[in-house]
Amino acid sequence: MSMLTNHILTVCALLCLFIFYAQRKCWLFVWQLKGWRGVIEQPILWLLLVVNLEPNDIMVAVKRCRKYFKSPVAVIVGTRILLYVDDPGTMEAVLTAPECLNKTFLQNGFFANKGLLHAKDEKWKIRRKQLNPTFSHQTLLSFFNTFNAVGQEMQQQLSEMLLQTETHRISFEALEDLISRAVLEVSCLTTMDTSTHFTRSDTEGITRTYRTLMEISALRTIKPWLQIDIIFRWLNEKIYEKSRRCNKLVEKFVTDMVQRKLDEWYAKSQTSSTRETKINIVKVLKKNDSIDGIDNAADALTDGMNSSSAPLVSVDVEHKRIFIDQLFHLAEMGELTFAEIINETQSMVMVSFETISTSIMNVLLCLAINREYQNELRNEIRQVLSKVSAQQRQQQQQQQKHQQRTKHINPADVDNADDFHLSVVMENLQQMPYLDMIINESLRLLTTVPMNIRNVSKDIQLHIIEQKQQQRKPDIDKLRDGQDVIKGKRILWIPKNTLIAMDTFSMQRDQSNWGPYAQRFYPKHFSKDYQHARHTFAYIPFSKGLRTCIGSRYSIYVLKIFLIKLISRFDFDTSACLDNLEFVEGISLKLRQAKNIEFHVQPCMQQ
Ligand code: HEM
Repeated sequence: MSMLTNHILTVCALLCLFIFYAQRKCWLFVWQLKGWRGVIEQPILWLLLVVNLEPNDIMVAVKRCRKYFKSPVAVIVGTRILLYVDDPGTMEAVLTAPECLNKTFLQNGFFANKGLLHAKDEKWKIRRKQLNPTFSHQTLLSFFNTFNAVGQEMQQQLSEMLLQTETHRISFEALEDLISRAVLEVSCLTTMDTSTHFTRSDTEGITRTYRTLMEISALRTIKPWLQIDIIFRWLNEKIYEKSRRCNKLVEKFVTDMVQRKLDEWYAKSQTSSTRETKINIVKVLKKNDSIDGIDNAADALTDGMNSSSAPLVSVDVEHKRIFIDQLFHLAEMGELTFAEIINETQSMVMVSFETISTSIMNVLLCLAINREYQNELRNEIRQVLSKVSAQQRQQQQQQQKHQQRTKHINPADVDNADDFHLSVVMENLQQMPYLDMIINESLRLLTTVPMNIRNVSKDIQLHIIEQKQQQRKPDIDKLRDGQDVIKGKRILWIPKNTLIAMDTFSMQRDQSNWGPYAQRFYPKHFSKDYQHARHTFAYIPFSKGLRTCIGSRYSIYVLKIFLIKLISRFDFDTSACLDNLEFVEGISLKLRQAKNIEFHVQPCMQQ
């Protein structure tokens, strides 16, 4: 052998040693997880990943590998582990571990990535505590009138759409557009106290822009190299430019909204005793700001301060605050800058409207495919609403007349109010158990957020309590008794920087958790008997544990009220079939064939 060959071999050997040393914790983990099988699995997994990677992303590729390997699957990628989890026991351990709270670098691809949703460590803890009260029970109850009023407007808009089509056929995309606009209107009204009238029209295309940004965000999440601007532009200039345009539009939309609220907030305050506070908020808003319009906002306040007649900001600590007021309050306390207010708002408006509208569309699709369940639901809604007492009706009509004077209600609706124009109140929702079952089953089968990914912030030991079914396909009657569920314990040591991908979509469709009808739309899965039998983490559409969705109850109320408005008035039918649906697993679940799906919508009057 020549000297050169010797040198090359030595360098290669050293390189291998170095890589092996850097990966030592990963190999230990793999050994601990599955013994020698885990080690042998690695080259096979790498091969399968390479085969499946094009045109898929790494998550889809790992998911495909899962078909051949027992869960959880761990694959060494560089010096990190990617741990794929789709069993409730491991999910519970991960979601309740304080070391698994942070999002990963992949989620930096999300366009609104500076709010609570992406906050890390201490910052997340503080922000979550600060924002929790804005989703309190009392605050949510105060939103019911808005949910009803916008739901009513949506119903009206759908009637008008039907009048324009002789065949009563509405494309999935047209219905999704209407529902998205209504949900965005609700979101702006409730979190920002800002009227947009998007349900009627969205001339600037804000809703569409948000949806486009979600698609681009999904792309940048699954292809993280696109998060580097220069590479993104080089690889796909058209999408890059589109994303810049869209970003600019929604940034302006949110900044204008915040600025208007800030002006109003400032104008509302009358007392000079709060002058100190005002000085604080101006100071805070002037600090660290990097977004267009920020200086204007702060300047507006400073200008006001210079005039002796200018109103001053007031602090009403006792009053329950909606989201935007809470942000202003925090800014006043010196805990938020204007840029942070914009970031939090952008993130909240985005997540709230996109997830809810996707969920409503999924429920409608399930009901249109399974009309027998739709009829049963309509009967329940009708029964409950027809029982609403005359007194309640009178009260509600008075309330609606008041609202009509303010903003949302069409006067004709108030005078002709029948049972289905009545505002749905909390008490009505509590009398609709079948509606609960339908929504839960849709969120199980077509879960809105199909995958959660977390980063492990330090080496940890997870104590996994498994609930295993003794047979892979449990008998329904046995499941009802909950007798064939046994508990086991396992300890898993996980190295720092492991990426844990939790596949909620697959777990919620797995026969070992849900029995023989796991892949079917079967609302009885949520009858009381079933609930006892399954693992408590087998159903987590809003995630669970420490970092569970802050807006879960908010979403459920909007979902319920909107569905009541739609199902009580319209019959939905479609030729689409659940078995043939293909999914695009982005940030939220999307249908590959959405363009080809049509709803046949018939108005169905009160009997
Ligand atoms: C059907 C509708 C919704 C679904 C299915 C849903 C689902 C989820 C899931 C799965 C997570 C956890 C993500 C993770 O751990 O990576 C989450 C977090 C979050 N959701 Fe929702 N969500 C919905 C509606 C909403 C609404 C309406 C809001 C706000 C009004 C909201 C605000 C948030 C926020 C801020 C977080 C981050 C919480 C934190 O990190 O502390 N979501 N959501």
